Amino acid sequence: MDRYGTVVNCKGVTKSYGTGAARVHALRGVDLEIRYGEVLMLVGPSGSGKTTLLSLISGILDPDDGECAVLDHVYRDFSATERARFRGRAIGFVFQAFNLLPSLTAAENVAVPMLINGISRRDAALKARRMLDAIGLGGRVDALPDQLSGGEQQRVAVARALVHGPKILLCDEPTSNLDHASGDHVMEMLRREALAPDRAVVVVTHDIRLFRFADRITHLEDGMLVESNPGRTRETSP
Ligand SMILES: Nc1ncnc2c1ncn2[C@@H]1O[C@H](COP(=O)(O)OP(=O)(O)OP(=O)(O)O)[C@@H](O)[C@H]1O
Repeated sequence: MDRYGTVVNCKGVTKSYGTGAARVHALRGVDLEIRYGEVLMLVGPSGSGKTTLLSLISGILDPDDGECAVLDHVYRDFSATERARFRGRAIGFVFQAFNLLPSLTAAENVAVPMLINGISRRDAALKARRMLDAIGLGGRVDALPDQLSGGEQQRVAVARALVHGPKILLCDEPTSNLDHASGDHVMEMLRREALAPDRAVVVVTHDIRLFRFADRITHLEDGMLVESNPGRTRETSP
């Protein structure tokens, strides 16, 4: 892997839903390369195909045509079990609704992906606490999600997405349930904790205020990539 090598390479990807008159062409031939060490923002109006593209990259959906190579693997070469295992190891997800388990503490929530990946309970608990410490929530490890602010919950969700060392972090509107300051805090944390030379971060957003956290901004419109701009430069980091 070289620092600016390709982590995801989608070529000629199309995807539609439904049939006949009800058919919706969600993606109409998308080429997209995502490189190691970058925060790529995927923006576009509602219904432009952003979530569909994330679902193809994570192998939750299959394209009708074209393919996405992820870490040099193509999902159609995998069985369903291999696909789920690969996704579990290689990809971390952050959603707008946080998706924390309400009856588990912050540390227990962060430990979940490690337990799924076969790490012992003791090691998972230790690592989860370390991760929460690193993101400034060391004092809140035993709090339940409803005892945390929205921004804190999303930081726990980011910690959970990162703790098993995925190469790709996919974030779908990670700040849309947060006020401006908490959203900035989460984005700062994503840049600081998530971005590494051997990892890429993809953020779907509608929020132009987040553009300054991007290395590259790609615009989707009506299922097609219409534009790709450089985002911030590394020298002018927020
Ligand atoms: N399961 C589905 N069945 C039918 N149509 C779907 C399905 N999922 C998405 N679509 C349609 O595909 C198109 C692209 O949807 P997608 O969710 O990828 O867009 P999006 O850019 O993520 O939108 P938003 O910003 O509102 O989340 C839309 O027209 C949507 O209505």
